[in-house]
Amino acid sequence: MKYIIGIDLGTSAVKTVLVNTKGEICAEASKNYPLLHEKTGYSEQNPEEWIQQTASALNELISKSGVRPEDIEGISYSGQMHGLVLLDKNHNLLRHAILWNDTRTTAQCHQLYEMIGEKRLLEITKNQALEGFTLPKLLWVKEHEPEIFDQAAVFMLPKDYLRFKMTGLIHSEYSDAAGTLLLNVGEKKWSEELCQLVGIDISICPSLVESSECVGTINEEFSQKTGLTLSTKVFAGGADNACGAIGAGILSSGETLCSIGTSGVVLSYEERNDRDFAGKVHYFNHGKENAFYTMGVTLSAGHSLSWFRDNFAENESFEELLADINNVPIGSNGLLFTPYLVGERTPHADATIRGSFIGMDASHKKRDFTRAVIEGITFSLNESIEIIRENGKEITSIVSIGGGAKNDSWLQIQADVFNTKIIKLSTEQGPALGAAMLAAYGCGWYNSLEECADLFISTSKTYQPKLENVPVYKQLYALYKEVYYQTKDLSKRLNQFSRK
Ligand SMILES: Nc1ncnc2c1ncn2[C@@H]1O[C@H](COP(=O)(O)OP(=O)(O)O)[C@@H](O)[C@H]1O
Ligand SMILES: O=C(CO)[C@@H](O)[C@H](O)COP(=O)(O)O
Repeated sequence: MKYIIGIDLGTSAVKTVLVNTKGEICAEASKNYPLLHEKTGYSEQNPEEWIQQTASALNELISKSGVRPEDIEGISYSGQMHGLVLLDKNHNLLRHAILWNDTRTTAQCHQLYEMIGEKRLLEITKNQALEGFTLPKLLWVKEHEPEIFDQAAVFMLPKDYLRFKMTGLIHSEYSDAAGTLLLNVGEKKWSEELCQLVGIDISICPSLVESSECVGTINEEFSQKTGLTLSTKVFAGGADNACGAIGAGILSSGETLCSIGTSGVVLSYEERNDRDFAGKVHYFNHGKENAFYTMGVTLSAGHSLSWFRDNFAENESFEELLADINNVPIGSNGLLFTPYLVGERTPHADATIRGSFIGMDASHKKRDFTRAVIEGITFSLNESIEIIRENGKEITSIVSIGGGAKNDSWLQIQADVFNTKIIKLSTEQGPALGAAMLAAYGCGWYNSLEECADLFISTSKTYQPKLENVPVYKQLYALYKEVYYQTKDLSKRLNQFSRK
């Protein structure tokens, strides 16, 4: 039997899966690493920790599975998007990576609009200038750490750096490059015009390949660290959301994904490169060749729940915390939560907005707050669904993945709030499985990603919207949407008191 490995380099952990030719997951191993928040709004990671923890996860994966390393034919990647990794001319790290959820770059986003013009930026990149994207981070380093910027020979995205350390070769691929704000998304090439306008030498952009392309094999150093053989083929891989979509079978028009990890994402397959969403949702290249997707992002989706648990129910598992939410009525007894813990992206590109509980009264218990957090996250994701629907997409079912898809009650809330059928898959390993599928397809095991998806992906359960719940959530959703406008100015004024 032959095997492939999918690696998902996530925000909180690296997850690895070993899959056989029948699409069965034979082993899984995961290792955590910390987020570094040196100041309010800062979010960084030490890329060396990604490498060490990936090597350790792969060691565990191989020994746990008992498979012979020479039977592992291919390996591919899914990675947290947008993070900036900078290397000098000797390919040494110049600083910690600045991550997707770092919001220090508001000024650089404004500068980008001044330098390029909003319309032109949108025409080339199909996206708005948002704090999370890579280009504003590059400009921040240029302005605040010029001695580091001057030494930068190449910039990389997180999983591309991991792949570089495993092969010794430097590449990027379209699905992750799309999230840098330097790619001409429609034409699939780095934009010379943008580089010129913002004063960045295009030579720091790595060469581009397709997600399923074989870029090399495992190098000596990584082979020694992990036991992988030098003949294991390495495929480029994709952005975590592109891989999440592949791993959930979002491979044709009309298919939509809801992923609740640290962030929350609503993603809809798009076959064309010329639709105009006016930047209201992200418009990126898919990991499937010449395909695209639109996507709305809630920055703190699962993060809101883990923040709540860590601070107010420290010793409880998510299962324990959520055990009671069905004993609380819809609307959490008059409590509303907005998940703006680190600002927001969709539909409000606003780094200074902050979260709130509205409607607290003396009768509220912890379970009311827990349900309010779950409802608030789901309302936020519904704002992305609303934009996609308003732009003419019919959504009749949504595949739900990520940590948030582990809970039955939450899946039913998703069905009721989104007012559509929710599909839960047999495996929650969305992005890692998508990465494995890129390797399987790249190895030539299947003729297409679709053929691979037919074998690898199956539904475990579906949830239909409950007709009596839908109008109640509609009423609450209308109230939820108002909270942003009512707290926007307050959040700005409160900001001076926040931890600096
Ligand atoms: N059993 C559970 N029930 C509900 N939500 C869960 C459960 N387990 C994890 N989660 C949510 O999923 C999030 C982690 O999702 P995951 O997809 O593993 O994250 P990431 O890939 O961003 O590191 C947690 O922050 C939590 O909010
Ligand atoms: O910024 C985005 C997408 O634009 C995030 O989705 C990151 O790609 C990280 O995802 P998770 O670690 O939350 O899965």
